Amino acid sequence: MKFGVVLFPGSNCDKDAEYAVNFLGQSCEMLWHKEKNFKGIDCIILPGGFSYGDYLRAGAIARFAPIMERVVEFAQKGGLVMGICNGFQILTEVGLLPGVLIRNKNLRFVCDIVPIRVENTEVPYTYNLKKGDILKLPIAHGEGNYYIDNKGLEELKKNNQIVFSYLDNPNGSVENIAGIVNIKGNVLGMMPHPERGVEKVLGSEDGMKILKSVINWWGEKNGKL
Ligand SMILES: NC(=O)CC[C@H](N)C(=O)O
Repeated sequence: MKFGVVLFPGSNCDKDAEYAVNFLGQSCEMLWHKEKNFKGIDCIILPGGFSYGDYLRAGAIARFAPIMERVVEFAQKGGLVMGICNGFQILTEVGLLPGVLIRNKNLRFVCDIVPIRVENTEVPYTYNLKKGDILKLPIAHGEGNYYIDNKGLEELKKNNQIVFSYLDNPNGSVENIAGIVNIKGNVLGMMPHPERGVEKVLGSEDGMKILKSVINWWGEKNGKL
């Protein structure tokens, strides 16, 4: 399986994503934000960081990067797109996911390893997991407070789009939301960092369960297991 990691000026988890993908035996291509095209990629990762310095609002400028037009097209055709932290912020800004990420409730940057619960196992990203499974993953963000209005929240619930929720809400997110998918389930946005939790020495191996899920789902679908 081939992953593509988009590199924006200010990204800082691109190498972690590449490392995690390679660690799981898969190939990875780095894609510069100015690229207008990419080929042969099975899953795009929009990594964490401070794209364009988080100016205006995190993700608000990155959504206009040349590569994003192609990422949107890829997602609309059913391609797998995973936005992690800043990547999640970019996905809401570009309209692939509903809602918005605003400043943490306490107005402070939070950096920790926190438990999250798996709420939906009908998407590629939780293929190997069970509903109610608890994963411990790193978080590191200043704008991780997921907001959506009541009508939007009802839609999310109705369509089973909430994939991960916090046990101890660290940022004020509505309904403890830590990660959601689009209606089709091919686009995931999550604030915690699975790519930074693939080895015990990093404080968590649980991120591996999410990345392995994608790889196993894709392998099964393409007859490569
Ligand atoms: N690791 C990240 O992607 C966090 C940075 C993010 N832009 C923030 O809200 O602070």
